[in-house]
Amino acid sequence: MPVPHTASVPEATTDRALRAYLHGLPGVDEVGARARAQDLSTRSIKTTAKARAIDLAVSMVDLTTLEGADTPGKVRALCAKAALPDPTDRTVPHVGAVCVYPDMVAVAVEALRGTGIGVASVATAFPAGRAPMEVKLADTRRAVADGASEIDMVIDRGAFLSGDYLKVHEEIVAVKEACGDAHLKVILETGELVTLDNVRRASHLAMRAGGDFVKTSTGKVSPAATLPVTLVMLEAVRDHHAATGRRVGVKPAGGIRTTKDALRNLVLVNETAGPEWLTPDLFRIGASSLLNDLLMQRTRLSTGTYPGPDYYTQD
Ligand SMILES: O=C[C@H](O)COP(=O)(O)O
Repeated sequence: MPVPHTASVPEATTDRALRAYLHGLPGVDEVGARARAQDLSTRSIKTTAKARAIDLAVSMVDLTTLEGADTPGKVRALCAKAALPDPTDRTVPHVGAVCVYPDMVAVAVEALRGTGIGVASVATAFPAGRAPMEVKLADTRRAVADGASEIDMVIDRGAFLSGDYLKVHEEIVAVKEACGDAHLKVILETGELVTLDNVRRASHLAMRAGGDFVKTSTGKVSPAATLPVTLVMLEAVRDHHAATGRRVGVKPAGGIRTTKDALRNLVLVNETAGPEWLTPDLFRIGASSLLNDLLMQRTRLSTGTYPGPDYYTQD
């Protein structure tokens, strides 16, 4: 699904200006953030609202396969599931996007033709991001040329943690330019950022450099998308909107496998960034094995019973 909030390429910044900006951000109250996330995770959703929330969650899934063993056949099967998650029930919405490695983009684009579902490609030497800049840019340009409408880049965590914010900023700006019309999600790999202060700083850095989305994780590092991390990122996009008028999306990814996890995320969005973010244009859930649980819970809500374990095709 296209995301209409694409940023223009920002003006160049200096190391000094960036450092002053990022160190001027208020610190995160770690204990308070964890307590708030815990509190919101216990909110229950009424049964009537739950059915709508499950459909919304389905429409926000970036259905993902990022395995060394991926094949064109597996990607085609995933695309079929993305377009028609439950072949016995055509009222189930399609997912937000299909997320694959760059060499699988052409296969996914072909399989999704006519469905209105976009292809997201990880790029920039995902997941570690350890490659020369020209390789990262070539990776991005090739995925876009093959038809990716969304690029999920990784930041250079080594540079970020050693305080070289300008390098991280310049890489994001360059990748944004290489994206052309494709939307850019910036993966912070929060499991490597150590503190919630760093999560807040990296979120603001990514938004300032032109990212259209901030994304928690690659799914290859633990911990991945925890609720406190997503909370801090939602606060960052809310504050960025208040300061600039631009809405940036959020994508928690990695380890989100149950309907309960997905609905907890939606409560967090509603209570933190606000209901304007409750759309696939501004909130996605990156997941390889969440969709079947959403479909099972959806069936249970409407029929009162769970379908058997073999009822749905593998995610
Ligand atoms: O971007 C999405 C993640 O790689 C998916 O992670 P997961 O396999 O834990 O759902």
